[in-house]
Amino acid sequence: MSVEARHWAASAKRWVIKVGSALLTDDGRSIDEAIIKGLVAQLVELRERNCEVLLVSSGAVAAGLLRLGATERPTELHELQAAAAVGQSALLRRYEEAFAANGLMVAQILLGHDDVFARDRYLNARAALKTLLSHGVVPVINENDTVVTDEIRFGDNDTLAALVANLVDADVLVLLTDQDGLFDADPRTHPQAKLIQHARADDPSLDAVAGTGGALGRGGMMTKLRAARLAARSGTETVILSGREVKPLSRLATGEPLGTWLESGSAPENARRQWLASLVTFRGVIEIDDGAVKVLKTSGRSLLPVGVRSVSGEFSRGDVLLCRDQQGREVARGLSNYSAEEVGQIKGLSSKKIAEILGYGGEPELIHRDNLVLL
Ligand SMILES: Nc1ncnc2c1ncn2[C@@H]1O[C@H](COP(=O)(O)OP(=O)(O)O)[C@@H](O)[C@H]1O
Ligand SMILES: N[C@@H](CCC(=O)OP(=O)(O)O)C(=O)O
Repeated sequence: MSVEARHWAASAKRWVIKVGSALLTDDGRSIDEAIIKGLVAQLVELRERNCEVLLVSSGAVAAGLLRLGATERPTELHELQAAAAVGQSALLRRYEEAFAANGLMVAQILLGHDDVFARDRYLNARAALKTLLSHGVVPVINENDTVVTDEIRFGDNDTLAALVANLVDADVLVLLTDQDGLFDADPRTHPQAKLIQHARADDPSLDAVAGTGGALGRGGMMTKLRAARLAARSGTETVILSGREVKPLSRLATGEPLGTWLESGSAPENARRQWLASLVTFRGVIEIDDGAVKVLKTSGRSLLPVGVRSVSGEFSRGDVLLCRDQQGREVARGLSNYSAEEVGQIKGLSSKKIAEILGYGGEPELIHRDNLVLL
């Protein structure tokens, strides 16, 4: 096997797999049942290897247009949104049937901009996805096309898939498309173009080769490259693969050098910490006791309300908190699971008391260790 082998794929546990419209709808001709069945069979195989899988599937608009008998893609937003609504249910039914035939359950998740960028919703989306995975369910994700407005839409599912990879700290993001990977020029117009097997996602020379997409897909390779760069923030490796290959996911999972590997270049832990560290504006400050400082520093644990002595500032769930020790030294920073008012009520108390005091249960941690960076 060449030096380009994707050895890391054999130990990758959490996979986000994105499948594009061009592939799923056979370039707009029909929903390609064979592609769906083949894809599901490979996801089932990944599950049998004890991997967790999240599927980001495009194709709602294309499937809806087919169902509505449109001969060409309309330009009006509301026509596209109506098509997405019709197509999404058709698409999900296909997935539901194909996974059920293999004894697996799916969950439909339609995400919008705020679910990923507003930090309270970000925490909710993250917790819901992780809970679904813990139940062995396969989340099937798409953009909430029917209600998004132009200004806030992701627009292409490559970006959405990368943001999902960031949300769940995926090990690998696979972008399945109708080409073998990223070529040094668009192979549709340059038949002699050569496949780039391996590059760093942040390699600036790639900008010049990644072109736009086909008639149905939205983003082309430009958005796939951008997605790889976003995914790298959570240390996620990206592979662009042809969904028309024989069992591409199963082969990738054994380390075979297929497609284009866009290397993240950073360890997951570091990437996440860098991201957290970049959230410089904090909304609240909490003083934590010596015991809490010790567990944060020595055992990398989460911060529980019991270790909090005082709280100041106006903040909501998902905002960044600065944690100081009793001498006023900055110890850590992280995303709060509770608002300022709630922290005021639960500080110094055991997590078991949270539901009793607030009248509803939430996370036992004030700041989960995944959302915490030591200073
Ligand atoms: N350098 C390149 N290498 C490969 N494909 C490219 C390149 N530049 C542009 N493309 C185009 O990107 C298309 C795939 O993107 P897109 O149409 O958005 O598909 P998908 O629906 O899978 O996201 C290819 O069919 C190809 O025409
Ligand atoms: N949310 C849209 C996705 C559009 C899109 O990103 O398409 P693609 O470039 O094929 O992944 C749909 O389901 O039609």
